[in-house]
Amino acid sequence: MTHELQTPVLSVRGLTTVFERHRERSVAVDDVSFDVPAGSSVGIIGESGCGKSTTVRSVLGLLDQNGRTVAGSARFQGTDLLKLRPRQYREIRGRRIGFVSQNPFGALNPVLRIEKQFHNVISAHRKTTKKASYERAVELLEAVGLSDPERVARGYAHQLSGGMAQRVVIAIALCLDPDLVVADEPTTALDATVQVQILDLLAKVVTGAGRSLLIVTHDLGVVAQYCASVVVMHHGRVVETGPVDRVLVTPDSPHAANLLAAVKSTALQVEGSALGGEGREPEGGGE
Ligand SMILES: Nc1ncnc2c1ncn2[C@@H]1O[C@H](COP(=O)(O)OP(=O)(O)OP(=O)(O)O)[C@@H](O)[C@H]1O
Repeated sequence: MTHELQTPVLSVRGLTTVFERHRERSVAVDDVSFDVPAGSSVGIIGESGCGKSTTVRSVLGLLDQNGRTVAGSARFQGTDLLKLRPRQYREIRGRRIGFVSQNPFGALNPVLRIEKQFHNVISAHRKTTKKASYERAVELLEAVGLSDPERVARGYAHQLSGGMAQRVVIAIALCLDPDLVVADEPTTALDATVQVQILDLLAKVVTGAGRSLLIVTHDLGVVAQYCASVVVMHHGRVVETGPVDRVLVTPDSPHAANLLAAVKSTALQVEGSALGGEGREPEGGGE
């Protein structure tokens, strides 16, 4: 499959974001451009502090008050997200773009039942009833591999393990059937074995279901296994983009080559695990 022939679901051009603190200004994201093709998965990779999270937070309108995007565009299905007012942003985020963050317990409200959190997200975007939201919650909690979805729906976040909580966050991100899911280091806070299950799940319910996935990671193994193409960042800039099976075999940039050299010792199996155009078809996973 040739990515260039597909219309991107997200097209970022010249994105430039600065942080200003105590009158000091630093450029965190500098002239960043990349595409997320429809139905495909793209990884953003680079060392800590290179601007990965700031890139996706800029695109999603989730910067804190110190951050400001000063140039560029982020066209999502034809709409430049960077030109939206906050209310219009909220319309698209949640409904057409799902977001999965690093820390599931930070994303879930500790004092609301899980079913109520589904209801709040769904009712913010469309007419629904508590019963319909509950049924949607149970359906999705089952789809993300939770074995007792009714009990989870009626419970609270503190009753969940980290992996279960991230499954709930993924289910909530999917509840309005978005076309794009953005995941920012979605497994950093989880145990190693649960990390694989969550990544397999994301690949299955996002790219496996025809949606697009943009995933931020510092782990080249994640890119090799779950992404079709990769954006390599260094000091706020994109230093290389391309299909995973090309970048991981013959990187053009010294930064991509360095990342590759660092994981060579872990016997990265590029062949057979790097995705083609559509993404790897993963196994489902229980907890
Ligand atoms: N809220 C903020 N206020 C000020 N500076 C920030 C803020 N968030 C990020 N930065 C700065 O922007 C730069 C990019 O940070 P960012 O978190 O995007 O990097 P990252 O590649 O996602 O790193 P990591 O992998 O460690 O999460 C860094 O220099 C960081 O210190």
